[in-house]
Amino acid sequence: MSLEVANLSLRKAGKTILSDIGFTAPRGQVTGLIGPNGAGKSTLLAALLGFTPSSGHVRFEDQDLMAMTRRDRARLAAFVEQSANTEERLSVRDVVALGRIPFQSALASANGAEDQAVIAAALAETGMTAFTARRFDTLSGGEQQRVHIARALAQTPHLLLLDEPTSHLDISAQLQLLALLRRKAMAGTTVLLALHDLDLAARFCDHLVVLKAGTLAAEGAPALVLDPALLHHVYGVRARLLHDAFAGHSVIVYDEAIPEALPHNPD
Ligand SMILES: Nc1ncnc2c1ncn2[C@@H]1O[C@H](COP(=O)(O)OP(=O)(O)OP(=O)(O)O)[C@@H](O)[C@H]1O
Repeated sequence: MSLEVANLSLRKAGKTILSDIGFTAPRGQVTGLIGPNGAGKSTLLAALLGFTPSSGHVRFEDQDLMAMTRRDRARLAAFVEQSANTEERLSVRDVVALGRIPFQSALASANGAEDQAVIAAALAETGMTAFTARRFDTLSGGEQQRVHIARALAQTPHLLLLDEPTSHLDISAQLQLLALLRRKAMAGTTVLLALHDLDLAARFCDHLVVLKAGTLAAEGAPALVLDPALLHHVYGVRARLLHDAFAGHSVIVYDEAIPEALPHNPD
């Protein structure tokens, strides 16, 4: 089943942050959530899982996600936040093991054979096996980001939400992560991720949802959505999506910088 969002609106501090958002993230596909800074991407991801009160409907696998208990929802959906807080003194293995909590009884720890196998697989898939025994707070930003992704994978989610999961990753790690998410989608996981990099969005996403100032600006296949008029309307840039025959995929070409929009340096 797809993730179906309808009429989702949200206010914070007396201000409308999201207004009547509706879209579908198709099952087994990678859907990219794009839009400028402040468009509402992080707010929307948190609202989908009921972390922030909102009005509207969010359905997945025939269930109302916002009405589910936290534990039931965590058995179905995992969320990699932009900057997650994690107990500083935990080992990498223990952070990833947090992903098994929704599947445990009150007293059991994540030491069953299945838990062990799932945790080991999540560490391997994110390239973090060698860091298993390291303390989480000694890791670099990119390493910590990969551990958070491993923790989400350890939840074996049917729905995987990620908020800018590539923000701390080097280019190789970005490509590996997007390829991993594609494999997860092909295996049946519904993936929805907020992204700033439109090249990655064009190349790896099956479907795009575009937000502008808390409203839905467009939804559809990257080749249809990323057209010059939309890119200008949403981002205020002149850009085109070109097919690069050498690379074998599409790339965004920006026709001009916008110097007047850059900070002025008096020197
Ligand atoms: N508690 C709050 N009170 C008032 N405004 C808020 C609050 N939280 C978020 N906002 C505003 O809501 C808007 C959407 O924020 P959000 O973080 O969802 O955007 P985003 O698309 O994820 O941005 P970015 O790309 O910069 O991460 C922003 O204008 C932000 O300032």
